[in-house]
Amino acid sequence: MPYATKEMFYSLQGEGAQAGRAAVFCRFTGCNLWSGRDSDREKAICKFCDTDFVGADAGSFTDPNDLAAAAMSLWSHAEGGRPLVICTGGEPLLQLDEKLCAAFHAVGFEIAVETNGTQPRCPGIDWLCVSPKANAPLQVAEGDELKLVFPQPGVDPQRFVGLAFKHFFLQPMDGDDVAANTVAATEYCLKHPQWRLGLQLHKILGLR
Ligand SMILES: C[S@@+](CC[C@H](N)C(=O)[O-])C[C@H]1O[C@@H](n2cnc3c(N)ncnc32)[C@H](O)[C@@H]1O
Ligand SMILES: Nc1nc2[nH]cc(C(=O)O)c2c(=O)[nH]1
Ligand code: SF4
Ligand SMILES: [Mg+2]
Repeated sequence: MPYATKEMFYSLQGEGAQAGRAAVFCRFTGCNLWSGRDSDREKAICKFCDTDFVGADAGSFTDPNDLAAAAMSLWSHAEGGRPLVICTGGEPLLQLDEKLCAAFHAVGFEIAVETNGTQPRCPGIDWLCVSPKANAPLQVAEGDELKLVFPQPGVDPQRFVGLAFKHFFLQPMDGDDVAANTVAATEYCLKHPQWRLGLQLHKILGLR
């Protein structure tokens, strides 16, 4: 199966512990928790997604080296620093595999992944961000950061605090209630200092 990509772009990581760092984003098509169609949103397992991941608009790649080269071409104007590719989606772990990780490494990338935690990780990932979803079994219980969209009905953040992550972030759920959700996440972090508030910097700054 070729790797299907929705978009690739150069921006600043807007979320989590690496917020503010320049990176190439590689957004894979497709997700196991929502079809991506608005008409299916209410019956989806994950109902609050802020992303269009439908369609291989940035290409389908049979050879992982071609995908890695396309991603690196977006970094090529940058001077210094360590090249970072952030694999997201959709759900990147439906497609990212050891071969593609090897190809990213071969062109010089450090590899970060944003995942919903329902799929096993493949070897080669350098930074793993897991964002658990209500009603989806969490298969990946360790990583670099756990980033919980908050609030999610039926999800108590304390469920996750014993897991083996270096950072724990609450990210206010974007949408109609983002202002109230930001207040709620702020109050939660003030009461539970193990959690840090993470705002989506790219949305605040108008970046991609
Ligand atoms: C679009 S998802 C793609 C990666 C993966 N499927 C996942 O859910 O982690 C990227 C990040 O955006 C977060 N996210 C999605 N919709 C959001 C929303 N409405 N408000 C805040 N964060 C959101 C996800 O939880 C995840 O951390
Ligand atoms: N700038 C920027 N930072 C991001 N961090 C995670 C993103 C995602 O959609 O996974 C994202 C995104 O879409 N844009
Ligand atoms: S799991 Fe991630 S990509 Fe899939 S619908 Fe939820 S937020 Fe969107
Ligand atoms: Mg996004």
